[in-house]
Amino acid sequence: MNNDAFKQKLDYQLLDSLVKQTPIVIAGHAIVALINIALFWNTVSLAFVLAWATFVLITVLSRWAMKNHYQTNWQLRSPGYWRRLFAVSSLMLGLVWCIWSLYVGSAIGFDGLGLSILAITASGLVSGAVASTSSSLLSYVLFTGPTLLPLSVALLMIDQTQLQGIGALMVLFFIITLRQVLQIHSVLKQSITNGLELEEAKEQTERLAQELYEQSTMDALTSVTNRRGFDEALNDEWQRARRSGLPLTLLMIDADCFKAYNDSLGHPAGDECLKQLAATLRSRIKRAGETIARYGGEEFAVLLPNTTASEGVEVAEIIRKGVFERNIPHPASHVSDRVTVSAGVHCVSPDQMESSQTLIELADQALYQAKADGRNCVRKA
Ligand SMILES: Nc1nc2c(ncn2[C@@H]2O[C@H](COP(=O)(O)OP(=O)(O)OP(=O)(O)O)[C@@H](O)[C@H]2O)c(=O)[nH]1
Repeated sequence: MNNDAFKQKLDYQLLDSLVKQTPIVIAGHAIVALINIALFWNTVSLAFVLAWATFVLITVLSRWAMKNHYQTNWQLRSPGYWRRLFAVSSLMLGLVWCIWSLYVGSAIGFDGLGLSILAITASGLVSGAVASTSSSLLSYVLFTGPTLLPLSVALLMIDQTQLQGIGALMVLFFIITLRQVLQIHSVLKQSITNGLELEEAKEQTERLAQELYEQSTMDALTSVTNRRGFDEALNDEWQRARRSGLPLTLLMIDADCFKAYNDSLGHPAGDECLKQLAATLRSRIKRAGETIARYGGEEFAVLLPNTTASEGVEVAEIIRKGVFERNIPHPASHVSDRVTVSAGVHCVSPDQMESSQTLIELADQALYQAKADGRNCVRKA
């Protein structure tokens, strides 16, 4: 994973942890709002309470809508977009409490007890925000700033030492929590980074294991499955056919007069010819689950799940014709002027289950029959 992709994943995970806090944020604000309304019911006008409660409702509902929007469309926008969106929501929540404390504070004539309740309310909300918004520093600052600071300034401006002390303590509290949030944010980032690195290392290991497995089951010359891979595929498909009751067909395909080909054109040309035969097989066998393997020397095996004997013969014919049409010159063949193949086909049906070894033996026998019948032909067991 490159650096940008890594950073983007990290950003999305930070956003995830911010969004996960939405229910508790909404519940916390709603409860504290109700408590405050109850506490100051006789102090503030009904019109203000209604207007403020409407603002609270709009703010929490829009936060909920943002959460749903993020959860369904997160991939469509950059992390920066979502961060800004949630920051706006945090600012709105901050303004909810800024408006409340300043209005209520002035309505009660900045009375000591009332202001203390407002200060405790604001500090409590800020403490909650340490946990719920530490994954986004911007959201934290935009919420806690308006919630704490205007009230602190208002307290500092009152000519009463006790209230000024509370105001100063609130500013100190803001600074302490900010420091705390910075620490939590960095721990959170580090733990997400560790998780992502671990995930990447796991993916790399799995990729490597898969590559090694593919290499260990692939024939180096022709790039089709090797004998080991074929044995595994046969075992798997055999079990599958047994369970599903569907027919399993094996084609054994062998180059004709290949010794003569090598003898006349040389071993490297023989290798090249085997590559071309494998390419012909690959171009004809494309269904998922079908296996093309180099069974040994110049012999290939094709395993066709869910294929009847007559369908297998058709496929073998297509391959035989494909090789013929490839028109690879064979100056020493007594069959044709070009390279040809012979094929043996055998199909097992679930109601007459033989062993997988018998499947190979019978397909091989059919191949010998094709050779005996003059080569360049297909025979069924
Ligand atoms: N170039 C090359 N030749 C191979 C390879 N593997 C096996 N052979 C050759 O394939 C030839 C197979 O010969 P035979 O088994 O006698 O079969 P054939 O000459 O094709 O005769 P029929 O199958 O009866 O038509 C041998 O000469 C092997 O050396 C390989 O990887 N590369």
